[in-house]
Formats: sequence, structure tokens, C-alpha cells
Amino acid sequence: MQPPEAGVVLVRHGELGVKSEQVRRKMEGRLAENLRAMLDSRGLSADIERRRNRLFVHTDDADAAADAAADTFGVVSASPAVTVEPTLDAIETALAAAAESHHDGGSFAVDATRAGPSDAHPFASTDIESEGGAAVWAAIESLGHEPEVDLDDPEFRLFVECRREAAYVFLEKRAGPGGLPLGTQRPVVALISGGIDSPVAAWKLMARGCPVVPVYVDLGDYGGPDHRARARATVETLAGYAPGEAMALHVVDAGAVVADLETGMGDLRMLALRRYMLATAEAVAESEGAVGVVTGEAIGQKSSQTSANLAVTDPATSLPVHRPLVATDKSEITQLARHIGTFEDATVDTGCNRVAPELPETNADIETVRAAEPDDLFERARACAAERSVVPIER
Ligand SMILES: Nc1ncnc2c1ncn2[C@@H]1O[C@H](COP(=O)(O)OP(=O)(O)OP(=O)(O)O)[C@@H](O)[C@H]1O
Repeated sequence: MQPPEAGVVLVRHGELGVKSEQVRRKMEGRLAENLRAMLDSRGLSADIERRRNRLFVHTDDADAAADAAADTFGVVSASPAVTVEPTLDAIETALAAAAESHHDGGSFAVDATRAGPSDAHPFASTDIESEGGAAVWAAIESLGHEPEVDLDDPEFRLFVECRREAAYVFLEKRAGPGGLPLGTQRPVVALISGGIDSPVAAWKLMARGCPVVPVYVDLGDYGGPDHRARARATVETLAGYAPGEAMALHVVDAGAVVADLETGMGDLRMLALRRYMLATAEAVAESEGAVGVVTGEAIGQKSSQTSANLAVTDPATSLPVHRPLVATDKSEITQLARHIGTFEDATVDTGCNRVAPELPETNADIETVRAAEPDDLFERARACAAERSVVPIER
């Protein structure tokens, strides 16, 4: 929802504000670059103005630009706004116009802030709220509605941010992902199966500033083209959040290894497979300059993800394994997958075969797994990683 003649988007960021001056400036610069790339990727022309703790996006399509900002990592919220003179008269007129075009019944409140020195304006923020509130009241009456003020939980909220040089009137704070600008951390390898969890886990690391190098392990007869296509589709969606980064899907052919584990390892095969995947991810990380691995695992969600079994899989790599969903319920993960847009592709039926045994081990110990797995498991992981195919991701 935007006020009439909205021509700017106020973009807020959060954690950057608590960094040292030097780091903050660098991160704000990166945020502006990333937002520029996001706007360009959506064909939106706009000028980005950098000010302390805010970006101002001047544009003809404030609604679409606010959506672009709300999909940019590091952004806490974005508001399409109309710019007016920093006077009570001008603010009241803009508030009344916003109410006339958007109020359709229900209680309202005006929420005002004023930035700058105390003598910057001959009025306080409470004056804006009371005078502006009166203007909105009159506008609602002129629409034939019964005005009602509710300061705590209004159905219709109007915001004013009054600065020395201008005032901004807006009707919403569209939530962004928060976190840190993408590219402000070193990259990590993301093990992407294309299911519900792993794309969400990768997205969460991206939201902390880490570019991801997506790796799909092709399970041969246990995977298939639809399974691979599903992983690729989710990576394409993730790439939409990283328009400034080149992204490619690294596909490791593990068909022969999976077939060997399936016949030779009984109830422990899923653990050996996870260890193989982590070793593969480490090899890709080495060649791509990545410094960690992210997976979609959550404690207890599957037999291979019990707290005991995670202790067995972790030692397969010396890199840190990031599991941002480790303590998250499936319903919450699913909700996030819907929000970021990976859910639909993650849930298509791929008709793949089940690698897991009927009764998988849930309480393994590392010595038993080491003794049972092929001696050359990690060597094969490195060899498969070296022969991987790299599929560029279109946006
Ligand atoms: N074929 C694969 N290629 C790459 N990574 C994989 C693959 N299968 C599993 N993983 C990684 O191991 C984690 C745990 O595997 P699990 O079998 O639970 O995955 P899934 O249920 O198929 O998919 P998801 O965890 O994405 O919902 C995944 O979150 C993912 O990070």
C-alpha cells in the first residue's frame, strides 16, 4: 500500500548500525550495490541515495522497488513514500490524501518520528501526530465513514518520518529478510537436495552475508532426472536473491558410490552416504574458495539426523558444517520455504527410489561406521568432486 504520488522508497537496515563506522560504511556500500543489482534484475530504473542508516530509492515505481528491497538481504523493512515539505501543513495534506485513497473503514493512528536537532522544526513529533490525526479524521469523515482512533492496534496506520530537508509519509513497513548484505562474508558450499529444507538452509546463510556454491549429489538410480531438475529449480529461485553474484550448480555423479553403499553397508549406509557428501562438499569448497558447508539437517527430523548420528557425520570434514535449521520445527521450515518461493519445486513428485534401509541406525558410533565404510570412501568423494559438472544458473 502506498500513498498517492509515492516516488521514493525508504529502506531500513538493522544490524549494520551497530558495527564500527568503517565496517558500517563498507557494508552499507555493499547493500546499495546489491539493491542496485536487484532493481536492475527486475527492470526497474531508480536512483539510490545513501544516507546514514537509510537508503532512499527514488523511482517511478515505488511499489515494485519496495518489493525488490524487501527481497534484498540486509534490509529490515522498506516503505514506499511520498516526499513533502517538512511543514505541518504539507504533512497534513499528504496524510489526508493517503487516508482518502486507502481508508476503507476501521480505526486509525498516525505514527510520527522526527530526526535531526531539536530546533530543526518548529514542532514536535507529537504535534505531527495530533494535527495530522485531525486531518485524517476529517478525510475519513468526508468519505462518509465514522472515524475512530486506536493508538495501540489500529486497522489503518499512517507513518510520518520528518527530517530537516523533507518529510516522508507512508502506509506500511514492508518486511525484508534482515541479516547482512550478501557478499560481506566468505562463501560456503550448500548441499542442495532440492527438498524443502536444504534450499531454506542455504537461503539463511545467504541472509547472513555468505554467497553459496550449490552442490547437488546425483544418486544415480536412486535420484534421476526429475530429482536433479528439482534441485536445479530451487537453486534458480535462490539465484533470484543474489542477482549480483554468478551462480552455478555443481553436480557430482555419485551413482556408482551409492550403488556400492546400498549393497555393502546395510543399516549404516545413510551415514556413510552423508559422510561421503560432506567430503565431496569439502573438496568443492577447496577449489571454490569456500570456508564451510551448509545442510538442511534438523535434529531428529530423519534417522540420519539424530543427535548421535550428526556426531558421526561431522568428522567427515574439517570444515565447519552449518545447520541453520538444526532446532527448527518442520512447520516453520515449510512456512519459510513458501515465503522464499522454493516450496512448490521442492515438493514435486520425483518418483525416485528410496536409498534408506527399512530400519536405519539411529544411534551409531563413529568407530563402527568407520570400520564398515569402504576404505577409499573419501578418496572417491574427492575424485567425484573433481569430475563434477558445473551448470550455469539462468535468471
Ligand atoms: N542428493 C543430495 N545432494 C546434495 N545434498 C544432499 C542430497 N541429499 C541430501 N543432501 C543434504 O543432506 C541433508 C539431509 O538429507 P535429507 O535426506 O534429509 O534430505 P532431503 O529430505 O532429501 O532434502 P531436504 O533436507 O532438502 O528437505 C539435506 O538437507 C542436504 O543438505
